[in-house]
Amino acid sequence: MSNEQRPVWHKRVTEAISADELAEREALWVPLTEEVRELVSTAILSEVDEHAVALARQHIRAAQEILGTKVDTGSFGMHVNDEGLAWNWGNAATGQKNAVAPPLCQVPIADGVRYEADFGAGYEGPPGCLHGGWIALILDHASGRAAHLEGNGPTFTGTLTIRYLQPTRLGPAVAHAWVETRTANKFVVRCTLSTEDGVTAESEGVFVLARWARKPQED
Ligand SMILES: CCCCCCCCCCCCCCCC(=O)SCCNC(=O)CCNC(=O)[C@H](O)C(C)(C)COP(=O)(O)OP(=O)(O)OC[C@H]1O[C@@H](n2cnc3c(N)ncnc32)[C@H](O)[C@@H]1OP(=O)(O)O
Repeated sequence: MSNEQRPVWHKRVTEAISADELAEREALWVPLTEEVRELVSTAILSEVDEHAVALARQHIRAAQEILGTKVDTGSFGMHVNDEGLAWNWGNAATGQKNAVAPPLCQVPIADGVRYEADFGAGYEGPPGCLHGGWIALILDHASGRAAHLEGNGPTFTGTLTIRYLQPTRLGPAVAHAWVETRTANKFVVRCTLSTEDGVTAESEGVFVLARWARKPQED
């Protein structure tokens, strides 16, 4: 795919970095992401006094200043190297550098895609339960990933229909997505979200291999 074919919004950064160096970089940043995510949860649940809040804010501002001494602009985008590795660490569902992303862990399975996560206080919607918007994100991402693996290219959500079957309690949850049918550029993907209560939400989505990413004979 040439840069000319790629839309203007598709930020792509080429880096001269080996797979080993990339793994080292990942090992450097992922703990920070986890700590920031934990900070969000602790801030929600904390009951300390005003002096402790003021002190915590000083430390957070100091951390912000340290990290801010060297920053990229805009979004992270898609980074690639010349060995064919690609990493989108700003992704809102699974980005390694994105503390806003839920703590999804992809587990290899033969039939489609499986993500596991333990949802804490930062993901609450109805009291004690996972917010419906997060449920939509998880179903969307797992389904998109399943389509991506089969289609071998960037698949975009065309339509996503969700049925919320019962409240999803905070805590451990599992998403399972699989491609039901496919044509050259279009995938119909089903996904379920389950907790210890059983399936709490299910979706059916149409995912489309972006026109600009198709091989000419596929268009
Ligand atoms: C670490 C390394 C990283 C590597 C990387 C890994 C990433 C791996 C995980 C990714 C996981 C992402 C999961 C989240 C995915 C989003 O969140 S994507 C963001 C939300 N979606 C969007 O922004 C999409 C916006 N819409 C569009 O860009 C375009 O309308 C679309 C959806 C791409 C379709 O446009 P198009 O390519 O021009 O489609 P077109 O050729 O006209 O139609 C092709 C077929 O699709 C059908 N179709 C078109 N639009 C629709 C629609 N909206 N609904 C249903 N069917 C449709 C057509 O009817 C046609 O069907 P057939 O005639 O073939 O039967």
